[in-house]
Amino acid sequence: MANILANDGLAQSGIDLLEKEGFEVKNTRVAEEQLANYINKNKIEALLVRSATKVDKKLIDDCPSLKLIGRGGVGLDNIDVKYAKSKDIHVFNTPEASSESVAELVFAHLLNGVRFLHDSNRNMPLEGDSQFKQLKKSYSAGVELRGKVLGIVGFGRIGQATAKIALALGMEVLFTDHHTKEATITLSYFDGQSVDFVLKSKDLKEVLANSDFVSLHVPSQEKYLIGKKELALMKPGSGIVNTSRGGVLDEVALVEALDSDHLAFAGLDVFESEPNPEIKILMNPKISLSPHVGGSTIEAQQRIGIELAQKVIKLLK
Ligand SMILES: NC(=O)C1=CN([C@@H]2O[C@H](COP(=O)(O)OP(=O)(O)OC[C@H]3O[C@@H](n4cnc5c(N)ncnc54)[C@H](O)[C@@H]3O)[C@@H](O)[C@H]2O)C=CC1
Ligand SMILES: O=C(O)C(=O)COP(=O)(O)O
Repeated sequence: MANILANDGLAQSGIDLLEKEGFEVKNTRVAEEQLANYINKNKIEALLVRSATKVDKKLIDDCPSLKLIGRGGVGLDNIDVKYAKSKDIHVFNTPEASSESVAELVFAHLLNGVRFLHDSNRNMPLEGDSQFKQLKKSYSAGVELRGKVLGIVGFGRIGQATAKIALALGMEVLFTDHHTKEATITLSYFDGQSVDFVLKSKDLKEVLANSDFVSLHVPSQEKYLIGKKELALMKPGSGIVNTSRGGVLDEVALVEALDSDHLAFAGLDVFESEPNPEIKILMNPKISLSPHVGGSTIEAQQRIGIELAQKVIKLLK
């Protein structure tokens, strides 16, 4: 039976399913320089990755045993998909499994942002009652999300999951998407009732200018989608959250917009230079940070593990 390497980790649910079917799963991290060697030595047929492992032309050329590349997650920007397919290697991802987790993280950042939690967590360990009183003063001008406008850029699976939470919180939702022109978001309640919200796409400029908060949900882009010009269009005092990809949002322009008080806060899960984000980003008191964990909940990773395993089994058996 074929050998499988899960190079960026795989939930036990996926390992169990694969092993039950007789596959040998190596759930270990092999460094980039040794990866081709390892794949060849162990006759690996399926390589399972997340975002950390780069699967480029060279690796594909160096590993003729590879039949499948499975991406546990959504973004395929770390894999040369076109080249892999030209070599008859199947490439697949798990597009739906982490949408809810990413959408919830958006609200973790938004709620941090509007109540300064990221900054009070940094500052409260400093001792003294005068310090406490001073911090209480500084952080006493929070605002509510309810009644505010959330602008969503990219209205696919995660954008729509984010819209659903926003609507449930009593926010208004605007969106822009270059394919989806209209979408119905259904809120279902425990008593079986449901409410449909029909939303229509608007221009990016209109969304930026009319939103209290903006959340980004597009795939990796060739160039910044949100740069200096776009940030300038945003409402003074608004906030932005990026859980999509570093490089969608210009970090230099972002820091300028925060330092000049044009924007109130940002929440970042993804960074232009991962795994070493810029110090100016890391140390900015107006930025709520998370280390690319949008899809990293127990539930999402279990769903991802099962979906990856099912796809490998279907393709290799
Ligand atoms: N932070 C994290 O851990 C995670 C991040 N992601 C990121 O989120 C991205 C989105 O995921 P999904 O919503 O599942 O993808 P999706 O494909 O369902 O939705 C993306 C939407 O963006 C739209 N779009 C693309 N380029 C655009 C542009 N320039 N302007 C306007 N709209 C544009 C597309 O038409 C599509 O509707 C992924 O590609 C990935 O980069 C995904 C999962 C976890
Ligand atoms: O699924 C995605 O696109 C993600 O960005 C998640 O990345 P990760 O699997 O957590 O390295």
